[in-house]
Amino acid sequence: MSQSVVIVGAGGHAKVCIELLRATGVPVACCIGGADSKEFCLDVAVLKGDHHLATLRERGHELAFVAIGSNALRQRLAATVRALGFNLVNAISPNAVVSHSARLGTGIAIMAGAVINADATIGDLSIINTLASVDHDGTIGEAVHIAPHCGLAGNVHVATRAFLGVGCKVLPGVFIGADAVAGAGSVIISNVAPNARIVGVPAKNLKERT
Ligand SMILES: CC(=O)SCCNC(=O)CCNC(=O)[C@H](O)C(C)(C)COP(=O)(O)OP(=O)(O)OC[C@H]1O[C@@H](n2cnc3c(N)ncnc32)[C@H](O)[C@@H]1OP(=O)(O)O
Repeated sequence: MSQSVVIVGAGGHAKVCIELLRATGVPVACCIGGADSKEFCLDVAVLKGDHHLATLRERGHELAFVAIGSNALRQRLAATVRALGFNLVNAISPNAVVSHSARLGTGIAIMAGAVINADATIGDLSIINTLASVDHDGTIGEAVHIAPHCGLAGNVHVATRAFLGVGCKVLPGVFIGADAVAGAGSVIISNVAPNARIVGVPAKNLKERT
């Protein structure tokens, strides 16, 4: 069995995740990309097409990481990878600060400078990007993306596949519904409905702005 990690994805997010894994001493085997991917992602060879996953599994690879920015696609590909019998690893920067009381799922990425504070929960397949913070008692659902420089106050709850764009700020106790999208720089002061698309300070629905 090989203990090197198969990276599903071959774009910019994959580059960051490869460097995170290597920073913690975890070797990377190869990337799985699409037909239009480059031959290499950083210095890692890219195999084009998801069909390579089954072959790699047969050859003894058992660890994988899904490094895809799209929340829905990341969740779908993770299901495929798990069904093939891979185990998903975490990619957590040694320069992130993660409370000992935080609960972490699998297949998550926590980038450099991120802070996960006391009693927070990070769901499977979520991304806590560069310099983002999730404060005490926060819950981040499955396949969420908290983009760089987001600041979540205490007791903020973010449901499945929601996306907070770069630099969002969220007031204490706010609930953000599943598949919601918050534009870059949004200041979120009240609960957000599932599937909502919000922007601005304070954040409002894209369609309801005056
Ligand atoms: C490491 C990484 O890179 S992680 C990735 C981080 N990525 C991001 O943070 C991207 C965040 N994405 C955004 O902010 C996007 O603009 C979205 C999702 C809010 C909207 O995208 P789209 O649906 O394509 O909307 P579009 O660009 O057509 O803009 C629609 C309207 O919203 C406005 N708008 C778009 N984004 C914002 C924003 N962040 N704040 C305020 N207004 C905005 C536009 O000016 C436009 O206004 P108009 O109707 O008056 O002309």
